[in-house]
Amino acid sequence: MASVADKKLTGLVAATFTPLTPQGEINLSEIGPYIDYLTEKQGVNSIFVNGTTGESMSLSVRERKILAEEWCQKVIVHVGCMSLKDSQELACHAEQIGADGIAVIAPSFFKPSTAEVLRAFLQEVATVAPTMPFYYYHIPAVTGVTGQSRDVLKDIEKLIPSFRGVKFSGSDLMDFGQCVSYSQPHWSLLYGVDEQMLAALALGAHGAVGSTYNYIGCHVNKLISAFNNGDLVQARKIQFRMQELLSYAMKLGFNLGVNKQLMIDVSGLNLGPPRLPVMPCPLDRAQAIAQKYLSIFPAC
Ligand SMILES: CC(=O)N[C@H](C=O)[C@@H](O)[C@H](O)[C@H](O)CO
Ligand SMILES: CC(=O)C(=O)O
Repeated sequence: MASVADKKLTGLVAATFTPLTPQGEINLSEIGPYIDYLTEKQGVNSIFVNGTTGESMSLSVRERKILAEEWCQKVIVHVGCMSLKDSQELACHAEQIGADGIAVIAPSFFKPSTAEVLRAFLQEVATVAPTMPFYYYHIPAVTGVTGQSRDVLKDIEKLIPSFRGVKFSGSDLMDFGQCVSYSQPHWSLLYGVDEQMLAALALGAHGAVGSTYNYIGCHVNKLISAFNNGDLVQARKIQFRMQELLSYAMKLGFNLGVNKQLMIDVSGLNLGPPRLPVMPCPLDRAQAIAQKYLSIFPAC
């Protein structure tokens, strides 16, 4: 059996949308072209599948397995569910199909009352797939589990030897900084609020996982290169353009349906509608945001 891969995860990771047919069924035939698009056009290093952007909580466990198998070339599979049993089933499955790693979000219907309880939940998932590099997925605004991520990390490798990092989708940069300063050399601290990733790079992020890397990955790679070369003026320019696009979209109303539609408009991929309770994007809003995108981000 393979051991936990020691290849450290860095750079841009696109959190993928889930292609659906117009009737709302998963559409596997679009996954091959989607992977080609991300590698060839956006230069993303890896993908994070069945996450928030992929509407994981609206998919059945069976659908999540079928999608994971199809995506499984170079991926982290998000396996978090409300039920520990479902998470364990998906973690075993990810290991069997040869994923590169798994991530787990905090359950949010019944919420863990303390960092210790959350660690115990994560441990129960990790132990059924001990060869999978394991990432804790912190996204407090969505889960309502708002405790500090740094507290979750305390002595975590004693419970989860396969622990390899955090996907940190919170805006509390002090907590993120404390995670970085506590992190071990083989961990990856991946930032997930795309509109302020430069701040996270300054604090030592090793990479970033996000939805917008689906359609501005090639620009954000330039931001990272500029940062690595010490050219903060250029890095800020790109970050400010991302902020301009997102603040425009947020004023009109930005949600996953709108985000998915923007990806469809930019890439030409046939990703279909979101699934209820996420609503499809109204046509006029989609047009306005796509136009804004084109005015801010010329082809890379
Ligand atoms: C709440 C949410 O979906 N967060 C994503 C990652 O975790 C981000 O990639 C955002 O979609 C992005 O930063 C735009 O706000
Ligand atoms: C955005 C992100 O990382 C997710 O879809 O889970």
